[in-house]
Amino acid sequence: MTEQQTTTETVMISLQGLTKRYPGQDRDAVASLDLEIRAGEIVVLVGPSGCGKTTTMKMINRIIEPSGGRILLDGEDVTKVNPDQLRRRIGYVIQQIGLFPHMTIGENIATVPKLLGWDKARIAQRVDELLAMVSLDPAEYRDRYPKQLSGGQQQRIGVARALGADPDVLLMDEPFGAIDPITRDRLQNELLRMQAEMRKTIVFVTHDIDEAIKLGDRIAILQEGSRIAQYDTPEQILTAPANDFVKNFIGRGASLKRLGLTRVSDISLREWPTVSADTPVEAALAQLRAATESALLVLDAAGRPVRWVAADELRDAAGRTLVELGTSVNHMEPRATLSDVLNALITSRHSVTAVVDDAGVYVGVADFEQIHDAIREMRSQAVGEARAGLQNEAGL
Ligand SMILES: Nc1ncnc2c1ncn2[C@@H]1O[C@H](COP(=O)(O)OP(=O)(O)OP(=O)(O)O)[C@@H](O)[C@H]1O
Repeated sequence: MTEQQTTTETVMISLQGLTKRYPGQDRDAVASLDLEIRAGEIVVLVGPSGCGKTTTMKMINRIIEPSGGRILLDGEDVTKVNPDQLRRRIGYVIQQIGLFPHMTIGENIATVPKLLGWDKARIAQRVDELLAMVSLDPAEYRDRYPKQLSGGQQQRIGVARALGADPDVLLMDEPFGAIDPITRDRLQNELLRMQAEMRKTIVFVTHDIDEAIKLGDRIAILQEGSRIAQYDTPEQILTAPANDFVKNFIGRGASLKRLGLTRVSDISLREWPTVSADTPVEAALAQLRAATESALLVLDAAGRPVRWVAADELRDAAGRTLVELGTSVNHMEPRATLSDVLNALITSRHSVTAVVDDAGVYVGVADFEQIHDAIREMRSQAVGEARAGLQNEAGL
Protein backbone atom coordinates (compact mmCIF):
# COMPACT_ATOMS: atom_id res chain seq x y z
CA MET A 1 0.00 0.00 0.00
CA THR A 2 1.36 3.43 -0.88
CA GLU A 3 1.47 6.26 1.60
CA GLN A 4 -0.89 8.33 -0.49
CA GLN A 5 -3.52 5.58 -0.37
CA THR A 6 -3.20 5.42 3.39
CA THR A 7 -3.90 9.10 3.86
CA THR A 8 -6.91 9.18 1.53
CA GLU A 9 -8.60 6.14 3.06
CA THR A 10 -11.61 7.00 5.15
CA VAL A 11 -12.31 5.42 8.47
CA MET A 12 -15.96 4.31 8.46
CA ILE A 13 -16.20 3.00 12.01
CA SER A 14 -14.06 4.21 14.86
CA LEU A 15 -14.41 2.62 18.29
CA GLN A 16 -12.74 4.69 20.98
CA GLY A 17 -12.29 3.30 24.47
CA LEU A 18 -15.45 1.28 23.92
CA THR A 19 -16.40 -0.51 27.12
CA LYS A 20 -19.20 -2.75 28.31
CA ARG A 21 -19.72 -4.07 31.77
CA TYR A 22 -22.92 -6.08 32.19
CA PRO A 23 -24.92 -5.36 35.36
CA GLY A 24 -23.77 -7.39 38.35
CA GLN A 25 -20.48 -8.42 36.70
CA ASP A 26 -17.10 -7.64 38.19
CA ARG A 27 -15.27 -7.61 34.85
CA ASP A 28 -15.71 -5.74 31.60
CA ALA A 29 -17.04 -7.90 28.75
CA VAL A 30 -15.39 -5.34 26.47
CA ALA A 31 -12.56 -3.39 28.07
CA SER A 32 -11.73 -0.05 26.48
CA LEU A 33 -11.48 -1.22 22.89
CA ASP A 34 -9.89 1.06 20.29
CA LEU A 35 -10.48 -0.08 16.72
CA GLU A 36 -10.62 1.67 13.36
CA ILE A 37 -12.40 0.07 10.46
CA ARG A 38 -11.79 1.48 6.99
CA ALA A 39 -14.54 2.10 4.48
CA GLY A 40 -15.05 -0.72 2.01
CA GLU A 41 -13.20 -3.35 4.01
CA ILE A 42 -14.31 -6.61 5.55
CA VAL A 43 -13.01 -6.72 9.10
CA VAL A 44 -13.39 -10.04 10.86
CA LEU A 45 -13.55 -10.21 14.65
CA VAL A 46 -12.35 -13.62 15.69
CA GLY A 47 -11.51 -15.08 19.07
CA PRO A 48 -12.41 -17.74 21.61
CA SER A 49 -15.90 -18.13 22.97
CA GLY A 50 -16.84 -15.44 25.47
CA CYS A 51 -14.06 -13.02 24.49
CA GLY A 52 -16.59 -10.28 23.69
CA LYS A 53 -17.04 -10.42 19.90
CA THR A 54 -20.83 -10.30 19.90
CA THR A 55 -20.97 -7.64 22.59
CA THR A 56 -18.57 -5.51 20.55
CA MET A 57 -20.60 -5.92 17.39
CA LYS A 58 -23.93 -5.24 19.08
CA MET A 59 -22.59 -2.00 20.51
CA ILE A 60 -21.87 -0.73 17.00
CA ASN A 61 -25.61 -0.64 16.22
CA ARG A 62 -26.46 -0.08 19.90
CA ILE A 63 -28.49 -3.24 20.39
CA ILE A 64 -26.28 -3.25 23.47
CA GLU A 65 -25.63 0.14 25.03
CA PRO A 66 -21.97 0.81 25.85
CA SER A 67 -21.00 1.55 29.45
CA GLY A 68 -18.25 3.86 28.22
CA GLY A 69 -16.34 5.12 25.22
CA ARG A 70 -17.45 6.42 21.83
CA ILE A 71 -18.56 5.10 18.46
CA LEU A 72 -17.96 7.23 15.39
CA LEU A 73 -19.72 6.36 12.15
CA ASP A 74 -18.28 8.08 9.10
CA GLY A 75 -16.84 10.72 11.41
CA GLU A 76 -20.10 11.34 13.29
CA ASP A 77 -20.42 10.50 16.99
CA VAL A 78 -23.37 8.10 17.12
CA THR A 79 -22.92 7.00 20.73
CA LYS A 80 -26.01 8.97 21.77
CA VAL A 81 -28.12 9.26 18.59
CA ASN A 82 -31.53 7.60 18.31
CA PRO A 83 -30.76 3.85 18.01
CA ASP A 84 -33.69 3.15 15.64
CA GLN A 85 -32.40 5.69 13.17
CA LEU A 86 -28.88 4.36 13.56
CA ARG A 87 -30.03 0.80 12.77
CA ARG A 88 -31.54 1.92 9.48
CA ARG A 89 -28.06 2.97 8.39
CA ILE A 90 -26.50 -0.33 9.44
CA GLY A 91 -27.50 -3.72 8.00
CA TYR A 92 -27.47 -6.63 10.44
CA VAL A 93 -27.26 -10.34 9.69
CA ILE A 94 -27.37 -12.98 12.42
CA GLN A 95 -27.07 -16.76 12.56
CA GLN A 96 -30.70 -17.48 13.35
CA ILE A 97 -31.65 -15.21 10.47
CA GLY A 98 -34.76 -13.84 12.17
CA LEU A 99 -36.92 -13.74 9.04
CA PHE A 100 -40.56 -12.94 9.80
CA PRO A 101 -42.34 -16.28 9.21
CA HIS A 102 -45.74 -14.82 8.32
CA MET A 103 -44.30 -12.44 5.72
CA THR A 104 -43.28 -13.39 2.18
CA ILE A 105 -39.64 -13.24 1.14
CA GLY A 106 -40.39 -10.03 -0.76
CA GLU A 107 -42.01 -8.43 2.30
CA ASN A 108 -39.12 -9.53 4.49
CA ILE A 109 -36.59 -7.87 2.20
CA ALA A 110 -38.77 -4.74 1.98
CA THR A 111 -38.85 -4.19 5.76
CA VAL A 112 -36.43 -1.27 6.04
CA PRO A 113 -37.29 0.43 2.70
CA LYS A 114 -40.94 0.40 3.89
CA LEU A 115 -39.99 1.96 7.21
CA LEU A 116 -38.13 4.62 5.28
CA GLY A 117 -41.30 5.37 3.28
CA TRP A 118 -40.08 4.36 -0.18
CA ASP A 119 -42.83 4.15 -2.82
CA LYS A 120 -44.14 0.75 -3.95
CA ALA A 121 -42.48 0.67 -7.36
CA ARG A 122 -39.08 1.50 -5.93
CA ILE A 123 -39.46 -1.16 -3.24
CA ALA A 124 -40.52 -3.83 -5.77
CA GLN A 125 -37.55 -3.01 -7.94
CA ARG A 126 -35.17 -3.15 -4.99
CA VAL A 127 -36.55 -6.52 -3.81
CA ASP A 128 -35.96 -8.09 -7.25
CA GLU A 129 -32.52 -6.53 -7.53
CA LEU A 130 -31.51 -7.95 -4.15
CA LEU A 131 -32.91 -11.42 -4.86
CA ALA A 132 -30.89 -11.52 -8.07
CA MET A 133 -27.83 -10.31 -6.17
CA VAL A 134 -28.04 -13.24 -3.75
CA SER A 135 -28.50 -15.64 -6.69
CA LEU A 136 -32.21 -16.41 -6.22
CA ASP A 137 -34.65 -16.00 -9.12
CA PRO A 138 -37.01 -13.14 -8.12
CA ALA A 139 -40.05 -14.58 -9.94
CA GLU A 140 -39.63 -17.91 -8.17
CA TYR A 141 -38.86 -16.72 -4.66
CA ARG A 142 -40.41 -13.32 -3.95
CA ASP A 143 -43.83 -14.67 -3.00
CA ARG A 144 -42.68 -17.69 -1.02
CA TYR A 145 -42.62 -17.88 2.77
CA PRO A 146 -39.40 -18.44 4.74
CA LYS A 147 -40.30 -22.03 5.69
CA GLN A 148 -40.44 -22.91 1.98
CA LEU A 149 -36.72 -22.19 1.65
CA SER A 150 -33.63 -24.21 2.59
CA GLY A 151 -31.36 -23.01 5.39
CA GLY A 152 -28.81 -21.65 2.91
CA GLN A 153 -31.50 -19.83 0.94
CA GLN A 154 -32.95 -18.33 4.13
CA GLN A 155 -29.49 -17.10 5.05
CA ARG A 156 -29.21 -15.43 1.62
CA ILE A 157 -32.54 -13.68 2.29
CA GLY A 158 -31.12 -12.54 5.63
CA VAL A 159 -28.27 -10.89 3.73
CA ALA A 160 -30.64 -9.40 1.12
CA ARG A 161 -32.87 -7.96 3.85
CA ALA A 162 -29.91 -6.41 5.65
CA LEU A 163 -28.94 -4.70 2.38
CA GLY A 164 -32.51 -3.46 1.78
CA ALA A 165 -31.94 0.26 2.14
CA ASP A 166 -28.38 0.09 0.80
CA PRO A 167 -26.64 0.81 4.12
CA ASP A 168 -22.94 1.70 4.13
CA VAL A 169 -22.23 -0.71 6.95
CA LEU A 170 -23.12 -4.37 7.34
CA LEU A 171 -22.73 -6.24 10.63
CA MET A 172 -22.66 -10.02 10.31
CA ASP A 173 -22.69 -12.13 13.48
CA GLU A 174 -21.66 -15.74 12.67
CA PRO A 175 -24.04 -15.63 9.70
CA PHE A 176 -22.94 -18.97 8.25
CA GLY A 177 -22.31 -20.76 11.56
CA ALA A 178 -25.26 -23.14 11.38
CA ILE A 179 -24.90 -24.04 7.69
CA ASP A 180 -23.40 -27.25 6.25
CA PRO A 181 -19.79 -26.90 5.02
CA ILE A 182 -20.49 -26.99 1.27
CA THR A 183 -23.28 -24.40 1.41
CA ARG A 184 -21.13 -22.38 3.76
CA ASP A 185 -18.29 -22.25 1.23
CA ARG A 186 -20.75 -21.20 -1.42
CA LEU A 187 -22.25 -18.43 0.73
CA GLN A 188 -18.76 -17.17 1.58
CA ASN A 189 -17.92 -17.05 -2.14
CA GLU A 190 -21.14 -15.23 -2.87
CA LEU A 191 -20.46 -12.69 -0.17
CA LEU A 192 -17.04 -12.01 -1.70
CA ARG A 193 -18.53 -11.71 -5.18
CA MET A 194 -21.15 -9.23 -3.93
CA GLN A 195 -18.58 -7.31 -1.93
CA ALA A 196 -16.40 -6.87 -5.03
CA GLU A 197 -19.27 -4.76 -6.43
CA MET A 198 -20.79 -3.27 -3.27
CA ARG A 199 -17.68 -2.25 -1.36
CA LYS A 200 -19.61 -2.05 1.91
CA THR A 201 -17.88 -1.74 5.23
CA ILE A 202 -18.48 -5.14 6.79
CA VAL A 203 -17.82 -6.25 10.35
CA PHE A 204 -18.00 -10.03 10.49
CA VAL A 205 -17.88 -12.13 13.68
CA THR A 206 -16.76 -15.75 13.62
CA HIS A 207 -15.11 -18.45 15.75
CA ASP A 208 -13.52 -19.92 12.69
CA ILE A 209 -10.02 -18.76 11.79
CA ASP A 210 -10.28 -20.32 8.31
CA GLU A 211 -13.41 -18.30 7.61
CA ALA A 212 -11.62 -15.19 8.90
CA ILE A 213 -8.65 -15.81 6.59
CA LYS A 214 -10.87 -16.34 3.60
CA LEU A 215 -13.15 -13.34 4.08
CA GLY A 216 -11.15 -10.72 5.95
CA ASP A 217 -9.30 -7.80 4.40
CA ARG A 218 -8.21 -7.39 7.99
CA ILE A 219 -8.64 -9.63 11.01
CA ALA A 220 -8.85 -8.59 14.64
CA ILE A 221 -7.87 -11.51 16.87
CA LEU A 222 -9.46 -10.81 20.24
CA GLN A 223 -8.66 -12.03 23.72
CA GLU A 224 -10.93 -11.89 26.75
CA GLY A 225 -12.47 -8.46 27.20
CA SER A 226 -12.16 -7.83 23.42
CA ARG A 227 -8.49 -7.00 23.94
CA ILE A 228 -6.78 -6.96 20.57
CA ALA A 229 -4.07 -9.60 20.27
CA GLN A 230 -3.39 -8.60 16.65
CA TYR A 231 -5.18 -6.45 14.07
CA ASP A 232 -3.71 -7.08 10.69
CA THR A 233 -4.12 -8.54 7.22
CA PRO A 234 -4.56 -12.33 7.02
CA GLU A 235 -1.16 -12.58 5.29
CA GLN A 236 0.58 -10.81 8.19
CA ILE A 237 -1.26 -12.81 10.82
CA LEU A 238 -0.23 -16.07 9.21
CA THR A 239 3.35 -15.10 8.47
CA ALA A 240 4.09 -12.88 11.47
CA PRO A 241 1.81 -13.75 14.40
CA ALA A 242 2.29 -11.02 17.01
CA ASN A 243 2.44 -13.27 20.07
CA ASP A 244 1.83 -16.78 21.45
CA PHE A 245 -1.89 -16.18 21.83
CA VAL A 246 -2.20 -15.53 18.09
CA LYS A 247 0.06 -18.49 17.29
CA ASN A 248 -2.05 -20.80 19.43
CA PHE A 249 -5.25 -19.43 17.99
CA ILE A 250 -4.13 -20.04 14.41
CA GLY A 251 -3.15 -23.50 15.57
CA ARG A 252 -0.94 -25.87 13.73
CA GLY A 253 -0.83 -25.73 9.97
CA ALA A 254 -0.35 -21.99 9.52
CA SER A 255 1.43 -22.72 6.23
CA LEU A 256 -1.43 -24.85 5.03
CA LYS A 257 -3.87 -22.11 6.00
CA ARG A 258 -2.07 -19.83 3.59
CA LEU A 259 -3.73 -21.82 0.85
CA GLY A 260 -6.82 -19.98 2.05
CA LEU A 261 -5.30 -16.72 0.82
CA THR A 262 -5.09 -17.65 -2.85
CA ARG A 263 -8.26 -17.66 -4.94
CA VAL A 264 -8.74 -19.92 -7.93
CA SER A 265 -9.25 -16.80 -10.03
CA ASP A 266 -5.61 -15.87 -9.25
CA ILE A 267 -3.99 -19.04 -10.59
CA SER A 268 -3.53 -20.29 -14.13
CA LEU A 269 -5.84 -23.20 -14.76
CA ARG A 270 -5.27 -26.33 -16.78
CA GLU A 271 -7.26 -27.39 -19.79
CA TRP A 272 -9.34 -30.55 -19.73
CA PRO A 273 -11.29 -32.37 -22.44
CA THR A 274 -14.93 -31.34 -22.46
CA VAL A 275 -17.95 -32.64 -24.30
CA SER A 276 -21.37 -31.13 -24.80
CA ALA A 277 -24.27 -32.82 -23.04
CA ASP A 278 -26.05 -33.75 -26.29
CA THR A 279 -23.10 -35.72 -27.70
CA PRO A 280 -23.95 -39.41 -28.34
CA VAL A 281 -22.30 -41.81 -25.90
CA GLU A 282 -20.32 -43.59 -28.65
CA ALA A 283 -18.81 -40.32 -29.86
CA ALA A 284 -17.90 -39.34 -26.30
CA LEU A 285 -16.22 -42.71 -25.76
CA ALA A 286 -14.17 -42.28 -28.95
CA GLN A 287 -13.12 -38.81 -27.80
CA LEU A 288 -12.08 -40.13 -24.39
CA ARG A 289 -10.06 -42.98 -25.93
CA ALA A 290 -8.06 -40.44 -27.90
CA ALA A 291 -7.38 -38.34 -24.78
CA THR A 292 -4.81 -38.93 -22.05
CA GLU A 293 -7.18 -37.91 -19.23
CA SER A 294 -9.29 -40.37 -17.26
CA ALA A 295 -12.67 -38.68 -17.85
CA LEU A 296 -14.51 -36.08 -19.90
CA LEU A 297 -16.22 -33.06 -18.41
CA VAL A 298 -19.78 -32.77 -19.71
CA LEU A 299 -21.00 -29.20 -20.29
CA ASP A 300 -24.60 -28.10 -20.76
CA ALA A 301 -25.77 -25.81 -23.57
CA ALA A 302 -24.70 -22.73 -21.58
CA GLY A 303 -21.20 -24.16 -21.02
CA ARG A 304 -21.78 -25.05 -17.37
CA PRO A 305 -20.18 -28.26 -16.03
CA VAL A 306 -22.72 -30.95 -15.20
CA ARG A 307 -21.04 -34.40 -15.05
CA TRP A 308 -17.73 -36.21 -15.13
CA VAL A 309 -17.87 -39.30 -17.32
CA ALA A 310 -15.19 -41.98 -17.30
CA ALA A 311 -14.66 -44.77 -19.85
CA ASP A 312 -16.20 -47.50 -17.67
CA GLU A 313 -19.32 -45.37 -17.32
CA LEU A 314 -19.62 -44.86 -21.08
CA ARG A 315 -19.24 -48.50 -22.08
CA ASP A 316 -22.51 -50.41 -22.55
CA ALA A 317 -24.43 -47.17 -22.21
CA ALA A 318 -25.65 -46.85 -25.81
CA GLY A 319 -28.94 -44.99 -26.09
CA ARG A 320 -28.48 -43.13 -22.81
CA THR A 321 -27.54 -39.46 -22.51
CA LEU A 322 -24.34 -38.17 -20.95
CA VAL A 323 -26.18 -36.33 -18.17
CA GLU A 324 -27.57 -39.67 -16.93
CA LEU A 325 -24.08 -41.13 -16.61
CA GLY A 326 -20.97 -40.52 -14.54
CA THR A 327 -20.69 -38.47 -11.39
CA SER A 328 -21.81 -34.98 -10.40
CA VAL A 329 -19.43 -32.01 -10.52
CA ASN A 330 -18.61 -30.13 -7.34
CA HIS A 331 -17.35 -27.04 -9.12
CA MET A 332 -15.28 -24.15 -7.76
CA GLU A 333 -16.43 -20.56 -8.09
CA PRO A 334 -13.82 -17.86 -8.84
CA ARG A 335 -13.52 -16.81 -5.21
CA ALA A 336 -13.03 -20.31 -3.87
CA THR A 337 -9.58 -20.66 -2.32
CA LEU A 338 -6.84 -23.21 -2.91
CA SER A 339 -7.79 -24.61 0.46
CA ASP A 340 -11.30 -25.30 -0.92
CA VAL A 341 -9.68 -26.87 -4.00
CA LEU A 342 -7.51 -29.12 -1.84
CA ASN A 343 -10.57 -30.28 0.10
CA ALA A 344 -12.41 -31.06 -3.12
CA LEU A 345 -9.44 -32.88 -4.64
CA ILE A 346 -9.10 -35.22 -1.71
CA THR A 347 -12.55 -36.65 -2.37
CA SER A 348 -12.60 -36.33 -6.15
CA ARG A 349 -12.43 -39.48 -8.25
CA HIS A 350 -10.44 -37.83 -11.03
CA SER A 351 -8.03 -35.78 -8.84
CA VAL A 352 -9.20 -32.62 -10.52
CA THR A 353 -11.82 -29.97 -9.90
CA ALA A 354 -13.69 -27.87 -12.46
CA VAL A 355 -13.60 -24.08 -12.10
CA VAL A 356 -16.37 -21.76 -13.31
CA ASP A 357 -16.72 -17.99 -13.78
CA ASP A 358 -19.32 -15.77 -12.11
CA ALA A 359 -21.94 -16.92 -14.63
CA GLY A 360 -21.24 -20.58 -13.79
CA VAL A 361 -19.51 -21.18 -17.15
CA TYR A 362 -16.60 -23.63 -17.18
CA VAL A 363 -13.17 -21.97 -17.50
CA GLY A 364 -10.63 -24.71 -16.69
CA VAL A 365 -9.57 -27.20 -14.05
CA ALA A 366 -7.34 -27.13 -10.99
CA ASP A 367 -5.47 -30.13 -9.67
CA PHE A 368 -2.69 -31.06 -7.24
CA GLU A 369 -0.16 -29.49 -9.60
CA GLN A 370 -1.58 -26.02 -8.89
CA ILE A 371 -1.57 -26.65 -5.15
CA HIS A 372 2.01 -27.78 -5.44
CA ASP A 373 2.99 -24.63 -7.36
CA ALA A 374 1.26 -22.42 -4.78
CA ILE A 375 3.09 -24.13 -1.92
CA ARG A 376 6.40 -23.74 -3.75
CA GLU A 377 5.73 -20.05 -4.24
CA MET A 378 4.82 -19.61 -0.57
CA ARG A 379 8.05 -21.32 0.41
CA SER A 380 10.19 -19.06 -1.74
CA GLN A 381 8.29 -16.04 -0.41
CA ALA A 382 8.83 -17.19 3.18
CA VAL A 383 12.53 -17.69 2.53
CA GLY A 384 12.69 -14.20 0.97
CA GLU A 385 10.90 -12.66 3.95
CA ALA A 386 13.14 -14.49 6.43
CA ARG A 387 16.25 -13.24 4.58
CA ALA A 388 14.91 -9.68 4.55
CA GLY A 389 14.18 -10.00 8.29
CA LEU A 390 17.72 -11.19 9.03
CA GLN A 391 19.18 -8.37 6.96
CA ASN A 392 17.06 -5.83 8.83
CA GLU A 393 18.19 -7.23 12.16
CA ALA A 394 21.78 -7.09 11.02
CA GLY A 395 21.19 -3.45 9.99
CA LEU A 396 22.05 -4.14 6.35
N1 LIG B 1 -26.45 -10.23 29.14
C1 LIG B 1 -25.30 -10.55 29.75
N2 LIG B 1 -25.16 -10.44 31.08
C2 LIG B 1 -23.99 -10.75 31.69
N3 LIG B 1 -22.90 -11.17 31.05
C3 LIG B 1 -22.96 -11.30 29.71
C4 LIG B 1 -24.18 -11.01 28.98
N4 LIG B 1 -23.95 -11.23 27.67
C5 LIG B 1 -22.66 -11.65 27.58
N5 LIG B 1 -22.09 -11.70 28.79
C6 LIG B 1 -20.67 -12.07 29.08
O1 LIG B 1 -19.82 -11.18 28.38
C7 LIG B 1 -18.69 -11.88 27.86
C8 LIG B 1 -18.63 -11.65 26.34
O2 LIG B 1 -19.74 -12.27 25.71
P1 LIG B 1 -19.96 -12.24 24.15
O3 LIG B 1 -21.26 -12.90 23.87
O4 LIG B 1 -19.75 -10.88 23.64
O5 LIG B 1 -18.75 -13.17 23.68
P2 LIG B 1 -18.46 -13.83 22.26
O6 LIG B 1 -17.02 -13.65 22.03
O7 LIG B 1 -19.38 -13.29 21.24
O8 LIG B 1 -18.79 -15.35 22.57
P3 LIG B 1 -19.29 -16.52 21.60
O9 LIG B 1 -18.23 -16.71 20.58
O10 LIG B 1 -19.41 -17.69 22.53
O11 LIG B 1 -20.60 -16.09 21.03
C9 LIG B 1 -18.86 -13.33 28.25
O12 LIG B 1 -18.09 -13.57 29.39
C10 LIG B 1 -20.34 -13.45 28.57
O13 LIG B 1 -20.56 -14.43 29.53
